[in-house]
Amino acid sequence: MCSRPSPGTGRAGIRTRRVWSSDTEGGEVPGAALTINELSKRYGDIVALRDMTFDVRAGELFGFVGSNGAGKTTTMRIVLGVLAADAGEVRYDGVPLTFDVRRRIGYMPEERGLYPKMRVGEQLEYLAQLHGLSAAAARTATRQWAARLGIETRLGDEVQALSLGNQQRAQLAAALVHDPAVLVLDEPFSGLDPLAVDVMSDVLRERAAAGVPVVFSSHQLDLVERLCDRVGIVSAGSMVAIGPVDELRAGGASTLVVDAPDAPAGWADTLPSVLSTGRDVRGRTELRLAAGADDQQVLRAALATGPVREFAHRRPSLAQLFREVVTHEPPTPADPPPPATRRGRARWKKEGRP
Ligand SMILES: Nc1ncnc2c1ncn2[C@@H]1O[C@H](COP(=O)(O)OP(=O)(O)OP(=O)(O)O)[C@@H](O)[C@H]1O
Repeated sequence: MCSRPSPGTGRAGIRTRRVWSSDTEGGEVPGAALTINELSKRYGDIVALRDMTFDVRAGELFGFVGSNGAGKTTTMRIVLGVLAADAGEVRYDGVPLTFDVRRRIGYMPEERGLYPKMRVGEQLEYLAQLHGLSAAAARTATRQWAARLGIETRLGDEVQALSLGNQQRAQLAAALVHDPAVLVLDEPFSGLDPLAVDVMSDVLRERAAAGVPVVFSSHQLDLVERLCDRVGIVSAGSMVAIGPVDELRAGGASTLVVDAPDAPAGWADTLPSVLSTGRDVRGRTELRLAAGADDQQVLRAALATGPVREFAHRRPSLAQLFREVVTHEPPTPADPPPPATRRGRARWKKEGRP
C-alpha cells in the first residue's frame, strides 16, 4: 500500500526531500532485507550522500535510479565496504554488516573488476573460493553459471579476449558464482544487446524469487519500469521518491489527451486550470491540468467544437516521472563558503563543515 502524499507534496504529487515510501503487501519470502540507513558521505568538499535511506526487501528487485553523480555508486560501494560512510549504517537482517555477511554479497562494480589477463574460468573459480566455496564447489558453480549466461565456451579465454557484452556476462557470473545472499549491481545492463538484457533480467528475477534482495542501478528507465518491484529515485545524494512504479506513476501529474478532430488550434488555451497545451504526433491535444481541476469542463469545451473521439488521462512513464522529480527537487541549501584563512580551511577539511 502506498502512503499518500501529504501536505508539502510537490507538483507531481511526489514528495521532495522527505521520501514518499510505499509498502508492498505480499506473502513471506525467505531471506532477509538489506537496510541502508541515513548514509552520509563527502569527498572533500563534494557532498555525495545526505542521509541516504531505503531498504531492499527479501525477494525484491529494486531499481536504483538517479542522474549522473546522484550518489548511486557511492551508496553501493559503502554497502560493499570498499568505501566507509561518514555517518549512517548498512544492515542485513537488522544487523550491521560484518565481514562475513559482506562476503555473501554478490557485487558488480561499475568499473568492472575482472583481471583482463586471467582466464575466465580460473577467475570465476578463484572468486568463488575467495567467498568461501571449496575448490570442487567453485568449479561446479563456475560451469553452471557460465552455461546459464552463455559463456561456457569462453572459460579458457582471457577476459580481455571477450567482447564487452561477454565480459559483462562474465562479470555477472562473478557476482553470482558464490550463491550470494544479497545482490548489488552497478549498471549491469549498460552496453548489453537485447538477448543479453533478457538473460540478465531472467537471472535477476530468479535470484529475487529465491528470496535474495537485489538492487541494481540503471539509466535505462524503460527496463527498470518493466523489471522492478520497487524503484528509488535519487537526487543530490538523497532518496526523493520510492515505491512500486505503478504507485509512483499514479502520484505523478497526469496528462489529459483529447482527440477532437474539428477543434480549432488553441481551443483549450484559455480554459481555467489548464496549465499547458500541446499536440501529440497523432494530432491529439495534450493538456496538463492544475491539481483539482474539473476535467468535465474541458470535456464540455471539447464537445462544443465537434465530435470527441478520445478523452483520457495518461499517467507519466517512469522517465517522465524521473524528470519531474529531479527537475522539481529544490536545490539543497548552499554550503557556507570556506573559511578565509589557511588554518581555518585546514580545520574545516579535517573536522567537516558545520
Ligand atoms: N573518488 C571520488 N572523489 C571525489 N568525488 C567523487 C568520487 N567519487 C564520486 N565522487 C562524486 O560524488 C558524487 C556522487 O558520485 P557517484 O559516482 O556516487 O554518482 P552516481 O549516481 O553513481 O553517478 P553515475 O550515474 O554517473 O554513475 C558526484 O558528485 C561525484 O563527482
